[in-house]
Amino acid sequence: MTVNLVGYLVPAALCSFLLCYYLFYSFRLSPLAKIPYAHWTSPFVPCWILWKRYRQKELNAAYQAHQRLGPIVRLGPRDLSVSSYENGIRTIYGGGFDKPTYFDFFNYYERNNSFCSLTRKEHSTHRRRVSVVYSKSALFGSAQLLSLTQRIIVGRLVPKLDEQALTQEPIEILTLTYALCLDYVNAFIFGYSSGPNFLQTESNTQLWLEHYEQRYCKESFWPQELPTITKWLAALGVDMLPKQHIPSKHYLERWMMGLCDKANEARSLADQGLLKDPADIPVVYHQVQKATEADMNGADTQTKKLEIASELFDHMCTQMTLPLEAAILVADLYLPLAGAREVLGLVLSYTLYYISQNQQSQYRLRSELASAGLAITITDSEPNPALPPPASLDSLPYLTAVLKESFRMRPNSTPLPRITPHDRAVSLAGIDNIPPGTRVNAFQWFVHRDPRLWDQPDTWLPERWLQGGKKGVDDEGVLWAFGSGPRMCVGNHLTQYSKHILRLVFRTDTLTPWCKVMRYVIAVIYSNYRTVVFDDGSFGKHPPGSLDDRLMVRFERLHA
Ligand code: HEM
Repeated sequence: MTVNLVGYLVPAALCSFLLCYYLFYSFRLSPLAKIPYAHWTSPFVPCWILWKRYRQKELNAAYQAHQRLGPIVRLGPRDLSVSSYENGIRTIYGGGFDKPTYFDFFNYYERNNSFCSLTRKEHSTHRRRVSVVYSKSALFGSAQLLSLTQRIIVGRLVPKLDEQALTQEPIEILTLTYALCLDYVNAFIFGYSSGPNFLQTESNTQLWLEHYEQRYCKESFWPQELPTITKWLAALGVDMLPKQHIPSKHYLERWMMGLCDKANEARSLADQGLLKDPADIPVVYHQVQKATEADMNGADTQTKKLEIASELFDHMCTQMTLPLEAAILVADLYLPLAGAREVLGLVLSYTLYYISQNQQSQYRLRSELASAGLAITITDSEPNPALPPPASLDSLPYLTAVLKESFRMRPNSTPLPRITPHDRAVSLAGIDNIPPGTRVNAFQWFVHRDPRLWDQPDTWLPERWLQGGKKGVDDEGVLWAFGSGPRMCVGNHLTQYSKHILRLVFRTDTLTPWCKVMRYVIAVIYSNYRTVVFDDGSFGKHPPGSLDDRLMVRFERLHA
């Protein structure tokens, strides 16, 4: 009997002691103990934040916690959220902290790429392979880029808008801009003729988007947040991802491999001097192929092929795959987001929508273009006018203000978690000694919608940029749309990790082809159309960018 009692009591006492010690450690002794916690359970179990993430409410939860508790909060035992830029975000992202396994989900063909490589060393290998094609001089001097911009915007987009204008029916512009941006980005990567043509084949766009939705489904929470448990469950025959996930993943991977094969043929033709149209040169494909061949000298052809395709999938898709818990504050409602969508198309769509809501803004854009001699008027007698050179549109202050304001409002906000360095403690948002291996995250929303920095933060007001942009709390710019540091969106200069990175982020709109395409799209549309929002009652009811989100706009032709 005594033996039995001891047999129970000793382990029970030991467990209680360990539990008490763990609680005491978590609340009092841990170097993270001084950080305010978002929920009373946060210091010792991650359940609260995992539940929020599972329900895609992390942004809401973290935002509210920051409102109550300040610029740094503890979401889980070793999981922090940071909202201040200067001594928080800049240190984390500018310092190139490594990524957690959360990003493994973004490998393709079981090969890593720039976005999903976790360590700084591996990332720089991938990134070196591509950065040269996205440099300022490469983009500005690119005959291929100008030619394909002309062909896609004037050759594909305008006829579609004209068709719509004739019927006077409104058009759903999210699907339109997804198609446009998929065509554009892929034409730059693979060459115009090797790229897709979603703009002229609407049913393909829908099918593609549905596969995309399945690939990046909300159940990706499991492999991203709980990879080990997910693997164990899979070993026991329980798959946490929906049935359609794998077929959709394969569909997209086959589709991407098809583009690579076509670009490879185009590259051979280019090598033989047989490719006449500069728009057909597969600029990015060619560079990545060359660099991968050089880096992976000893590897077999198939491995290299998959490595190249994974990197390019990443370019095509990182603009898409950032798992957007995007722009969720709609009329003070907090909505979950059902899936991950394409960020360039999303920003462009909402930009057009904002402009369409504001006739004064259209008038201003039109007069600015006309008085600078940059109106791109398309008429029956001049159906294919030459586009002005890329730099000319950058000089238009109101167009620039419209873009900045739209980037401020969207694409908030994707989780971009990082891990503090394994070899040292760091200081963040005024808290010293944050231990190695701590997960840290910031949302763009925190800096783009901070009411201390912006008047009417939830209102689209391009004019604010003509008056200096911010409230004047400090002289720091606060746009962080493309991230910062070595993992900043690939089109931005690696050298721009300076103290004033935020301001520089927005000088990058002159550098990236996607800001460029936005300028051209806006210039072409507002030189030729008046746009009016068509209210079908659905606006603001669905998470921005979800398959249910609909932005209806009517296009009216200004000239015959
Ligand atoms: C509105 C347009 C876009 C926005 C706002 C945007 C924003 C971002 C952000 C916030 C990141 C993550 C930075 C980080 O992890 O800290 C990123 C990474 C990336 N973006 Fe973009 N992006 C846009 C368009 C594109 C497009 C069109 C491409 C296609 C070439 C692209 C390619 C990439 C790549 C490859 C990365 C990963 C870079 C790396 O980890 O080294 N993005 N982008």
